[in-house]
Amino acid sequence: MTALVLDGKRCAKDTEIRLEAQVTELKERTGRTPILATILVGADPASATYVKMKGNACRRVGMDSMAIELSETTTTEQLLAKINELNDNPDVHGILLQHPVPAQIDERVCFDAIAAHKDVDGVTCLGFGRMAMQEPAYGAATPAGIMRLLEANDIALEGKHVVVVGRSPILGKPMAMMMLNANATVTICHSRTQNLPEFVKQADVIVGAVGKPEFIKADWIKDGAVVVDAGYHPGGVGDIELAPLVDRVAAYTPVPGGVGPMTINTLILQTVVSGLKQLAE
Ligand SMILES: NC(=O)C1=CN([C@@H]2O[C@H](COP(=O)(O)OP(=O)(O)OC[C@H]3O[C@@H](n4cnc5c(N)ncnc54)[C@H](OP(=O)(O)O)[C@@H]3O)[C@@H](O)[C@H]2O)C=CC1
Ligand SMILES: Nc1nc(=O)c2c([nH]1)NC[C@@H]1CN(c3ccc(C(=O)N[C@@H](CCC(=O)O)C(=O)O)cc3)C=[N+]21
Repeated sequence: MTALVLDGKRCAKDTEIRLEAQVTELKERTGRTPILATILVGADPASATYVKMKGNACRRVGMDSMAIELSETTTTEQLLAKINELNDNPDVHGILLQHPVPAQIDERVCFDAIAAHKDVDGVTCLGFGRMAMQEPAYGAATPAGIMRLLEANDIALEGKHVVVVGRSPILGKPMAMMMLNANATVTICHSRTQNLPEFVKQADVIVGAVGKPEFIKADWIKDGAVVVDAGYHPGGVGDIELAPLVDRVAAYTPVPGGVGPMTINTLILQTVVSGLKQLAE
């Protein structure tokens, strides 16, 4: 069996062409362009790279970004003050607070300070709850990007058994809720799950969001499954042992070039939508 490659890089590129046209039209009509504010706290090099990639993606579609860098010793109060300033700034249409923040900061409180209409990365409790209830909301960027990639490739989810390994606030948990809303039967596994391989063996669609390189073994995954690997580690490996799977699964996301580009693309897409809404008012 030749597996379908779920090419996130390609899907993101195609979407960017459409977004660029929308941004150009908006600029011509209003003389203004959507702006994404990115906040990086501390100097973790990997986080800095991701934030830079997000700014670059803004530029590729003709949008602006505002890069805010705060020191490693920033307090919750200082970060909240910055977020509130961005909430009140009418030139800013989306806010991204890069996770993780240094340990002294209450990340949840800071995420939840982001105004709902600027929460284009889908990190607030309000956004999560609205998404879960199928009310209008910006989805968490990584799981929403995965849903878009599956949709673009006509992967059916209704009635399928989706096993999500991981339950983090911006990845595993919203992923499970989006799959449920797509009428899948959902199992969520985590660090306390007993007999993880037994659950993974039942998956029609397996989503790896564990944060450990090649933690999910190829021989746990059944023939013909759809494999979605959200993990990303140095050396270009994900959370799933992928190499032995490529000729016996139905479809898989490559690492790199699968989920990663869709995360950034979804953030950009949601910023354009937010900009269109706010600038049309
Ligand atoms: N490509 C992209 O755009 C993005 C990629 N990522 C990648 O996705 C991965 C996950 O990220 P994130 O969700 O933020 O990570 P977290 O560390 O926040 O969450 C990891 C999850 O995996 C679970 N877990 C840990 N160990 C085990 C185990 N032994 N068995 C079963 N479950 C386990 C944890 O369970 P518990 O809750 O019980 O602790 C937790 O729910 C990482 O590789 C990260 O780099 C993340 C964001 C975006
Ligand atoms: N608030 C918040 N939102 C996030 O969405 C968020 C975050 N914090 N913190 C960190 C993680 C990580 N993340 C990635 C985004 C893109 C790639 C990506 O595009 N990767 C490329 C490869 C990049 C490379 O070559 O290094 C790929 O998979 O093809 C990876 C990882 C978003 N995250």
